[in-house]
Amino acid sequence: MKYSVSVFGLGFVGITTALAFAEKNHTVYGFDVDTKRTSLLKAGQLPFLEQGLDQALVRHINNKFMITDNAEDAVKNSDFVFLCVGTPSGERGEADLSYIFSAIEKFASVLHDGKHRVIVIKSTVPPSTTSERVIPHLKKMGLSPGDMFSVANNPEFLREGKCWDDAMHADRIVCGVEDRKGEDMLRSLYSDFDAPFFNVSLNTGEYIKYLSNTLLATMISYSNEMSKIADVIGDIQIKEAFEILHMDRRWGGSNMASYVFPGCGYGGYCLPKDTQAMYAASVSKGYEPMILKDVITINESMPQFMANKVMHVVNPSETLGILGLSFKPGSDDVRDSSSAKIIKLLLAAGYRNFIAYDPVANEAFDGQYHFSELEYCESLQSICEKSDALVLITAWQEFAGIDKKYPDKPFIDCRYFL
Ligand SMILES: NC(=O)c1ccc[n+]([C@@H]2O[C@H](COP(=O)([O-])OP(=O)(O)OC[C@H]3O[C@@H](n4cnc5c(N)ncnc54)[C@H](O)[C@@H]3O)[C@@H](O)[C@H]2O)c1
Ligand SMILES: O=c1ccn([C@@H]2O[C@H](COP(=O)(O)OP(=O)(O)O[C@H]3O[C@H](CO)[C@@H](O)[C@H](O)[C@H]3O)[C@@H](O)[C@H]2O)c(=O)[nH]1
Repeated sequence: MKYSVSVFGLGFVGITTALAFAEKNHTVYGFDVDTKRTSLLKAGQLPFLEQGLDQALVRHINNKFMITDNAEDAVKNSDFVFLCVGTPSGERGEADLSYIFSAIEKFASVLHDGKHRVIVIKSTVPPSTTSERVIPHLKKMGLSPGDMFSVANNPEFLREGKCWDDAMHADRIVCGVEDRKGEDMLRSLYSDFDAPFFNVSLNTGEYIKYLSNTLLATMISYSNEMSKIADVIGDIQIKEAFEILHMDRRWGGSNMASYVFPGCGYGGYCLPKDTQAMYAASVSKGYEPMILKDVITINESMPQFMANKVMHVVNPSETLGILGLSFKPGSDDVRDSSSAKIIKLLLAAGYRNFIAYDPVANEAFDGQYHFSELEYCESLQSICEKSDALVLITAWQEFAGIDKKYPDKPFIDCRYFL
């Protein structure tokens, strides 16, 4: 069965979702409030670096994937409405749902027309959001799920840098949906994907997403805490110790082992905000999660821990070379990047001479952070030659072994990579 699908919010998740359904021959309408972004997409250009997704866009734009400025028309024609808008951190770390509600406003009037649709929340939202926030919100607007429409959640597990591959070869499809019609339609929509489909309660669907991200964050903070312990004891080869830990055959060669490795803290758009949101959601229900509180505290302490290491080796008058600006290798996303946090701390400590190099993210970093003290280099060689000391913050493969080429320069390796 081929369907029509509307996708609201055309970021990493929305574009990937839209193109994955287009690839399976469904008709997809994409809507975003950011007109600069929609113009780029209409011209077949991705607003960020994402291997595989760029070619999928060229294959499907203005064919199976249409960008529209008219949200209501898109939904009128659709069997499914996927909400893929951002859910950033609110003031107390809670998930800010305002983009979800404003997206709903844009098409709610269409839901009375007698056609049964499934409204699917793909954005990451804390457990009980669909049941206690979204459905009551719709009911207040005079819209009760049932004959008119179904409401479901369908968390996304893709990683940036691997969006296309993760979506096309998903490990599992999770749908929180509690009515038969909605479940049947979602099963049918996903039947072309070679992945097991799990139908769970609304709260369970949302919970599974946070199980995943809070565990990843916990593994990283555990490793960072162990690296701090190693540091105070002294004479411990931290990188080798973790590599030998990974040789335990109980890991089964799993890629998960890479999260049990120290660095300068987790960043990006998901792990920090999702760990905070799960903590806040639990506190709001009356239980303060002890482990998550420490996971967050350790993560927030890591930039200072690394800045202290820099201050130990480099004088404020010297020129510091920052290697890596994106939040992880393979991506030009600079949201919650460790480099920005470490530069801010060093600026506060009186350091003024910074130069930086990232293979793909110089421009994005400058656009987001506007550090007037920071100059950008166009090559690894030029930053190494111009700096008195280098601070490696993003473990790009290009940086492997660079310390051997410049044996006289101090390298502060915040990722235990060299
Ligand atoms: N980035 C990831 O790796 C990833 C992976 C899994 C899940 N998620 C979750 O998916 C959601 C989206 O994340 P993202 O990284 O794609 O975000 P993003 O910031 O890249 O994109 C969100 C898009 O939504 C648009 N938008 C905001 N309000 C809108 C509205 N009312 N109508 C239509 N569009 C609107 C924005 O303009 C933006 O283009 C978040 O909840 C995130 O936690 C992200
Ligand atoms: O082996 C690794 C991989 C990542 N990281 C760090 O962990 C953070 C997150 O990295 P990663 O998980 O690769 O990136 P995201 O694209 O943010 O993906 C995470 O967040 C997404 C949004 O919720 C989820 O869908 C993904 O499953 C989850 O991995 C970054 O700071 C990385 O530096 C490590 O320390 N070791």
